[in-house]
Amino acid sequence: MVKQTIQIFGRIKPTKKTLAVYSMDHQEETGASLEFVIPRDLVDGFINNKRECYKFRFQKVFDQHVKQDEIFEEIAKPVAESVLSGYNGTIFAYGQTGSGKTFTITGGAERYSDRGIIPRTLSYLYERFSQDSSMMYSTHISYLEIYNEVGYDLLDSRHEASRLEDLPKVMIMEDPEQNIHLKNLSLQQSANEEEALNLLFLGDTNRMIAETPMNQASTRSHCVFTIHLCRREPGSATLRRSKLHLVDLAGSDRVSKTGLDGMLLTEAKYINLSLHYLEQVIIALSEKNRSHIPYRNSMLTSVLRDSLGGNCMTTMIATIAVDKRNLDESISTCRFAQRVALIKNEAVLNEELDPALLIARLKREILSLREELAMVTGDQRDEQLTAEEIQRLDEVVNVFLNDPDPDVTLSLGPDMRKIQHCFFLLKSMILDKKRDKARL
Ligand SMILES: Nc1ncnc2c1ncn2[C@@H]1O[C@H](COP(=O)(O)OP(=O)(O)OP(=O)(O)O)[C@@H](O)[C@H]1O
Repeated sequence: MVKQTIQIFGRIKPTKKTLAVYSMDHQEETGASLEFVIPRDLVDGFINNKRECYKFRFQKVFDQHVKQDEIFEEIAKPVAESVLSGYNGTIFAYGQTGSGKTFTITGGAERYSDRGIIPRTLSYLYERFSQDSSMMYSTHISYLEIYNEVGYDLLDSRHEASRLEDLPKVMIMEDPEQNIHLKNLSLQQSANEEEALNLLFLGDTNRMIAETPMNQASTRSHCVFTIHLCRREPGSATLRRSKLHLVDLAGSDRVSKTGLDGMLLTEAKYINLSLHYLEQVIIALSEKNRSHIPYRNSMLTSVLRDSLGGNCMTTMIATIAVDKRNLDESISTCRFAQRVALIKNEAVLNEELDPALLIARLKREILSLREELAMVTGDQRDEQLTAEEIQRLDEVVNVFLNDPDPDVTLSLGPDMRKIQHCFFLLKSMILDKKRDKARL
């Protein structure tokens, strides 16, 4: 078991504005820090009585110039490595609308080098499979969208043809061991990188896109791309199953700021509500001695239950826009990250036995034990008792029952078939006697 607190990273979105309101520091012992300094004249038209300096700690903060390959190397690769070893992993991006969550998790469409964590992780995993001929790997993909508290399968083949509401809804089922199962969420096998990327593309095409005044192509839903991995040594009955959730959360903006109405306001309320429940879970987890964690309040927290305070190695990326107008949202994102950093997870190696291989192995074992037993007893006991053997046993049982000596024994040798036959005879005799008695 690996006990680990959730790792938190910050990523600053590039901005054209030159006014620097933040500074970064990195020290070996304490990790990185991100500081916002708000000069008094920054709050236009008002006297700024608020604090001027806000400092937050992260594992590492990536400044504006940092490219996608470095983000993958530093954040996603270690998680992918532990997933390869059989641990569950989650990487989730949290931040306000337009701060770069989708860019970080999925990537930008303009340049190949803008590929985000999902395509790079897929590429890395398939490369690792091909390098390791001592193991057999199989991969399945699922892609869940949570929109207004309802789950949809982004890989459902009917998605493009139907309206969102017409699609089967993904339901949460809980088994007696309180494990979560998602009904109606398809698991698609992907034999190679190309197939996996096609699934990602299909899912992204199906994502619910709506426009808000803040972002021309804002994603108003939570998306969970999951890579399900199964690893086995050829011939071994032991397999390791692990899951990697790559999560792009909806924008964390406060409703009042976004200036929305109608349907978009309903969406924003749902987003706020589910992020509020996420925060509630995170607060509960970071408090000592809290026994009840309110995972069941929302679909997002139910789906991410293992990732938050459970069997998972979890990493959060706080995406931060440092423009002047976004400062309060950035500070609230960093505050959220500080709470997340307190959560302790316990990741266990997900090892299990393949039932089909186990049965085959047990059958082989039974056969060899039978052969061993036959060698010891000198008897072959595979076949049924012969008619002669049965007749002989009937005689032996009769002699035994009719012998007046109370200490007489029935000697049958170590053959279970003969012992069972004698018990069967005795039982039918007793039943006959009972029936005769009842008739009298
Ligand atoms: N690090 C970055 N480098 C270059 N461009 C970026 C970066 N981060 C974000 N962008 C650009 O900023 C815009 C908004 O980013 P993105 O769509 O990823 O935001 P988001 O946080 O996912 O928003 P939403 O909450 O609406 O989903 C996009 O055009 C994206 O390409």
